[in-house]
Amino acid sequence: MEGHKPSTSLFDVYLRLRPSSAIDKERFLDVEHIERATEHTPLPTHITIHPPANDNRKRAVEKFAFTSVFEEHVGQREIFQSTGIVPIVEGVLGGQGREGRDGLIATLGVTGSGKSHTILGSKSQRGITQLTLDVLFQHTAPYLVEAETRPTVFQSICSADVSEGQILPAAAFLDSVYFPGDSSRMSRATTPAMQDTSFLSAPSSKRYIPRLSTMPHYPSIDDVAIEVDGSAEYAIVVSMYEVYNDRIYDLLTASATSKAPQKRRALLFKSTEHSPDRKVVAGLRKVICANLEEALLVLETGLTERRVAGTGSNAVSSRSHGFFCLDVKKRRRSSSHVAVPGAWSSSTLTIVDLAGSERARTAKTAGATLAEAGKINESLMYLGQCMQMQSDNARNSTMPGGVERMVPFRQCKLTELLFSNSFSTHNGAMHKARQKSIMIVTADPLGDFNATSQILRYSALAREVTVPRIPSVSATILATASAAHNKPSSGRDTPSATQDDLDAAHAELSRLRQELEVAQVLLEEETQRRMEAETSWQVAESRIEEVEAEIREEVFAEMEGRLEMEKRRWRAARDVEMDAQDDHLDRKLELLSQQMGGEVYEDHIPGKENVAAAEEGRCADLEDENAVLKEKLANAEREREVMRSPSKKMRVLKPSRKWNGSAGVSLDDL
Ligand SMILES: Nc1ncnc2c1ncn2[C@@H]1O[C@H](COP(=O)(O)OP(=O)(O)OP(=O)(O)O)[C@@H](O)[C@H]1O
Repeated sequence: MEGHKPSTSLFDVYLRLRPSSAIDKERFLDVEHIERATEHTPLPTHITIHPPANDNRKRAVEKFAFTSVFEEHVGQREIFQSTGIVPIVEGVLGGQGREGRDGLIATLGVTGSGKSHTILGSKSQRGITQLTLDVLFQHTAPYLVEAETRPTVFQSICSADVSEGQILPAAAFLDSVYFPGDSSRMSRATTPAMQDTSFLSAPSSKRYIPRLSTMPHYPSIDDVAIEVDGSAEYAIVVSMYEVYNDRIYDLLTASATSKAPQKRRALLFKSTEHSPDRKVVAGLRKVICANLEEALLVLETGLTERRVAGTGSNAVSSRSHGFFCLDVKKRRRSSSHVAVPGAWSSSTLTIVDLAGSERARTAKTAGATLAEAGKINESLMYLGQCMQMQSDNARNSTMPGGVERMVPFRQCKLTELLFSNSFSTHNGAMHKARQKSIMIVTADPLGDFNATSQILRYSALAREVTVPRIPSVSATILATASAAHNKPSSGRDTPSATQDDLDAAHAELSRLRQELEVAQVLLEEETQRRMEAETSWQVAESRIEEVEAEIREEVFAEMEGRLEMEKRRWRAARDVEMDAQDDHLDRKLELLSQQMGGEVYEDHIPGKENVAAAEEGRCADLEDENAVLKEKLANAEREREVMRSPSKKMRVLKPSRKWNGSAGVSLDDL
């Protein structure tokens, strides 16, 4: 089996075995112990897994290589010291006069295999995160800037940050979470962590600030030494986010501070104006921590926001991939030779606690938790493809003519976040080294064989497949051989020659048989891989459809918005136009009325008095006209009345005629 070459891989991959709680289960994983451990390889590097005894799929025995293997008895401190975390922390701090280098530490494994235990520890033991913070603050303490009490330093850190984030001092952050609305606390010079338990149990607090005294202090790493650039000054900035259902959410935002569930805003992983060559999670809330206590409180605060749920496999199962980021800001300090400090540079140490892969049947999940599991498994499948590709590439690079293939890390948020900075970038004269990454694979040797073997297959740096010894096969081979042996000889061969031929045939037959079985196993695996690829293709297609639908909706909504805006603009323009027309008309009418009613002289522009006089004249004319019209109307009325009544008609026709007859009666008397 070929040895692994950690330096050419994007990740160094370690395997950590957890002490199993299952006593009635069969162990399927064995560690190959090194007979003569040397200084360079003090730890085992290979393991073998064999299928369970009742396995009827005739699966192969598989052997895997890792950078190192840690057995069940290995504790947190040894993991911290032997997985290359110390050099990663030193890299992030940067050597004398040099910029730091990004680092990434992640855990991967089946649910319940000990990922969170490794990264975050337990009630009694600290995890890698706390140990890293401890070692970092212990060694940088003399070189940390006092950002909280020096506004210009604080401002310079904020303006040098490329992630469009919101930076705030730890005291302000903790106050906003645990004492919202209490303005008196904002003026405190000391931080909550520095105050005693009276602060921690303040009665006005709605959310209780975590008690530092209840946090574990074991194991101690006081004797671990790291190199720090003494010519520089540092600031340590903490941020936390989670990838939940393929979206990035800040774990230190305002939703953490309020009781009411707020709709969380997903953040983007993108290149920013000040970081064109590297993608960053934009818009995160970041907290400047002055000491270990502050950083631990921020960590605990972020963890309370993270999605966890009880499943059949783990009582406190992570339902999201959690990212804890430590930005180490560094600049040259001012001295007697150089009056002004240098510009801030920044490198990030990211510690990732991945959610575990799980089988729905084992985990007994349902509803939203089952949907989450689907998303978790999908992102882990993509991660598996990337891990496998990177170890294939590392192997190929050692062979003549070996081709390196592109690691498909843009398939989902998780792989983008883990792999994007694994390649060196150039920005003009600036060259940013690729991040140094380690992956700690966790496994339970008495756990789920299928799920564990799948993870080992894609995470291991090298793999070898052998066929298990199957009694029935050996029996068949032996039966065939003895049948041939009992056949009558042709007479040409001597008995010993026949025996040799038979032995050779026997050996060849068993070799061919083994080759065939290995080929069958590999074929089965290839088929499995093809099915996985097909599934991921289908997932990608449905994702494309989803994205397309989302884009359509967005475009439609934007079009509607614009249309509405255009309508409003058009209406406003029309109103203005109509007002202008009305004004114009009014002015015309005014002029007309002035011309009609007043004495307008060509050489005289009428003033106010002239207009009034003209108005009066016009009124008089109108009154005259009115009187004439009234007269006419009265006449017309009279005529109409006469036409209607014959007697009146008579009177109208002969108003002055009287009856002069003998009766002496006038018509008026009738
Ligand atoms: N090395 C170990 N030593 C002691 N206890 C361990 C170890 N590894 C895991 N455990 C215990 O096993 C339980 C499950 O572990 P943990 O929560 O770390 O699993 P996980 O892989 O993070 O699971 P999930 O993916 O569901 O979040 C915990 O109670 C943890 O304390």
